[in-house]
Amino acid sequence: MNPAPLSGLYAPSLALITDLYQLTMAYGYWQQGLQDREAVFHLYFRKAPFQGGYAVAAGLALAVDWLENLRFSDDDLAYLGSLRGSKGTPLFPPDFLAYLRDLKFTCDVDAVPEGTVVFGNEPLLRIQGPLLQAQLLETALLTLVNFQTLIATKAARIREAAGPHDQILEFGLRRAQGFDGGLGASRAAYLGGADATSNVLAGQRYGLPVRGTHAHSWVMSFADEEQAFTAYAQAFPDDSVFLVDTYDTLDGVRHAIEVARKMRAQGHELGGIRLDSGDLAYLSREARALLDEAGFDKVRIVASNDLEENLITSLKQQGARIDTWGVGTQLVTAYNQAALGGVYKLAALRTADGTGWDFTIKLSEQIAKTSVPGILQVRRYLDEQGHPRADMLYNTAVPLPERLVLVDPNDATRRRPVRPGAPFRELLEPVFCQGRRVLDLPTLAESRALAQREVASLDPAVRRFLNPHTYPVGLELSLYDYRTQLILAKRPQRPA
Ligand SMILES: Nc1ncnc2c1ncn2[C@@H]1O[C@H](COP(=O)(O)OP(=O)(O)OP(=O)(O)O)[C@@H](O)[C@H]1O
Ligand SMILES: O=P(O)(O)OC[C@H]1O[C@H](OP(=O)(O)OP(=O)(O)O)[C@H](O)[C@@H]1O
Ligand SMILES: O=C(O)c1cccnc1
Ligand SMILES: [Mg+2]
Repeated sequence: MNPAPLSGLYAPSLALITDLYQLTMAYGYWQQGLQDREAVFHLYFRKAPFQGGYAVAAGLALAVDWLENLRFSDDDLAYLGSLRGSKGTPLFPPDFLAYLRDLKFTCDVDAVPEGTVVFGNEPLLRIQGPLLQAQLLETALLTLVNFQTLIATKAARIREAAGPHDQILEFGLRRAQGFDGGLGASRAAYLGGADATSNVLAGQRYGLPVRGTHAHSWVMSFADEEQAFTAYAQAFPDDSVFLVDTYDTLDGVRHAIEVARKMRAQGHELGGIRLDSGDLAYLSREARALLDEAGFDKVRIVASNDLEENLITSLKQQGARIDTWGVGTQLVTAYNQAALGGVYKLAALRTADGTGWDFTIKLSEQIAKTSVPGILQVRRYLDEQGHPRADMLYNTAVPLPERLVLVDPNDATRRRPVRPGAPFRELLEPVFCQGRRVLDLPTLAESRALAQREVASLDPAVRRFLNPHTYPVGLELSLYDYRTQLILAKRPQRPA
């Protein structure tokens, strides 16, 4: 048995986690002798999720793990060999399956580190290598990066609402899109800013802190609340959080205080109480007053019940005294945006003689959906404090002009010259070089810390939830001009 892959629950081989068309194209390329033509693809999304101003890049470590374990097992090949076309003939001939069996991953992969703040049209991943291989990766890379980035971004927004000092507990497994959805969501939620998860498998697999309280059924299993709390405190004398709203919330708080007094007499402190219904602003204020009056000002107040970033913001504005937010459904399902629309587009192909590049473009009726040709890098310009000011996409395969100008790809009249000598950093870093890993990945906790620094470095206007300011992402002028020429060359010029 292979070690359990980071990226999936079920299969010992995950080579078939793909859309059929990746394999039919692979066969076609192989048949045409195009399998080794060098190609460059970019993985990017066009619009930040949740009508927000940014996204937190996530999923790279899962993608690396998937890539490192990528091979077609005998079972995979037998299954592919069993597939038939409409005339009943095999879809894939044995010599192609033999080619897949011996296929070695030899691509270059450059990627934006997990936790980095990213914007529309910026490549999160750049894959350069043999056409057949680079194409084959599309679906799995999108599956991993889209969902991880979506949930990490949702968690970052919840962190924004909760503020830097409150705790955020992710409680969503029961509402997740299946086991793997729950597992991945717990990982991404932590990366984006949650402090812990109730999901025990995610704790084991990703080393996340696991936390929790107890359910209403615990209280209902005893004659009364005091007995229930006393029994829980016996089991966990230093790790108890009592759910106080089974019958009457404020009576529940009084019962919790009674038990907390007895615990204190025995040298133990109650950790917290949890509110799971009713007016959370009012009840948390009342509960805080009762607890403080009784000398329990360190007892935390956890709230849960369909929480999300706007509700948390509102509760704070109402003076709620909640310091720990249990967030489930809305976080792990990215409730108000079902998916991030990340795409994977071909941007360069080696010329047939192998010496130069053909830069490629996908046209669209909407200019915003037209792809960007080239072998792209993202350069992030910083102000004196090191805060991001503007990002520039440029083609690394052609020399950069002396004077740099950023052009808004959706409105060419919006341009910004780059101040000479302006500090910058480049977002894509080498992860694989010809199939060999060249980067040690940070730990998840390090990526989480990066995400917090990254979001904090953004202008609050870009971070706000309602109509956020658009962070400037421009094409370097010569790339913009080249792309315009390519659009004109590819688009049929019909007479009026
Ligand atoms: N002060 C508040 N301001 C705005 N929304 C609140 C406030 N207090 C609670 N809420 C939210 O209002 C919604 C109330 O939902 P609902 O009516 O289902 O809860 P409930 O009846 O209190 O709880 P339950 O059905 O679990 O007993 C929840 O999403 C909750 O988070
Ligand atoms: O509300 P979420 O953000 O999804 O957080 C998780 C929810 O799961 C639990 O109860 P559950 O919803 O199962 O039962 P309930 O009807 O008593 O709330 C918990 O008490 C929270 O309410
Ligand atoms: O530990 C908790 O309080 C918890 C866990 C999962 C879902 N709701 C609450
Ligand atoms: Mg509920």
